[in-house]
Amino acid sequence: MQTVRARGISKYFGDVVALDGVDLDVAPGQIHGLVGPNGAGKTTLLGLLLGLAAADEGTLEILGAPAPAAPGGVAGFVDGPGLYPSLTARQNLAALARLRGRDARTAGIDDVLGQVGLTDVADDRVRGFSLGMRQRLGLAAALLTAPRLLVLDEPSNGLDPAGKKHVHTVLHRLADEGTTVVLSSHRMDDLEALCAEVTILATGRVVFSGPLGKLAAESRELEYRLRTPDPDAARGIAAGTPGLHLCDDAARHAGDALVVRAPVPALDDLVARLVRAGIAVRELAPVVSPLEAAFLALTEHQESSR
Ligand SMILES: Nc1ncnc2c1ncn2[C@@H]1O[C@H](COP(=O)(O)OP(=O)(O)OP(=O)(O)O)[C@@H](O)[C@H]1O
Repeated sequence: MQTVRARGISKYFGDVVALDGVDLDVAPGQIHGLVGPNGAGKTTLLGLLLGLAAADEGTLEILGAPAPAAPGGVAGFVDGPGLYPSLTARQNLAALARLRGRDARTAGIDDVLGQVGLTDVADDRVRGFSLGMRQRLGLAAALLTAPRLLVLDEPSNGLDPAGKKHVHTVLHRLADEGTTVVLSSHRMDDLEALCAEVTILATGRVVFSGPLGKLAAESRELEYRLRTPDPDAARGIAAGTPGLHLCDDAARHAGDALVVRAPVPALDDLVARLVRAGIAVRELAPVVSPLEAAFLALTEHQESSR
């Protein structure tokens, strides 16, 4: 049984088609990323998983039953966690526990505060919290219910590198223990660090869904930045290398760098030619990561056909 199984989900806001026939499968214990340009429908889809709204068309099953899921099965937040600014972190969690009919003294508040690294500020008012601290408190609030499906909208938003690492560790541990996580992110490095599979949305449609490795393989020709001590000679050699395109507009190279677009064999050929000519290669790296390139290629196509 999949934790999430969506088939042909559509959601409209007046004339706006926020989701357009979306299929989604998320296996138990998987961390699944939703990615896409602004307005792609990520938050809308997460809201459906959380039961904040219902789809206009299609079927959505969560934890094996038609959405909305039974209380307690799913937790998380979209558009930032809802918190009381005048209460402390601990009081916020206690209020939430009481709202859910639980005894605040036994609800595991200290434990979840520790998990997200907020123990030291547990008795500070949320009003003074940074965005990253609020995000972590939102995660703590979701963890209080020990959900089987955790839904998070941009959980890394506002987190410093240490905070991000902390949250990543928490999410990996939860997944190892069997919790399914569906999260949105704009950051490919986050998705690479966290997710086994991603779904890319563009203008409400799924343009890719599957393992990250498969996504990287979808990008064919990448642009690479080449740094050498002799850029003029390197440019001449690049211009004479078959299958390689020199992206030589002034805006794209600076100092000793030039940008080329090539399949990997042509790139190998270029390096061999440079070495034969006695030109050192200081750096040869994709201008954007293979994942980002695949993402851009997939979503730009969708945007331009809008
Ligand atoms: N409550 C609403 N009323 C009207 N339109 C809405 C509403 N919620 C979302 N939309 C529209 O639906 C589309 C999808 O929005 P959504 O917020 O789901 O995208 P997103 O991928 O989360 O974007 P972002 O990356 O900017 O957060 C957008 O065109 C948005 O303007």
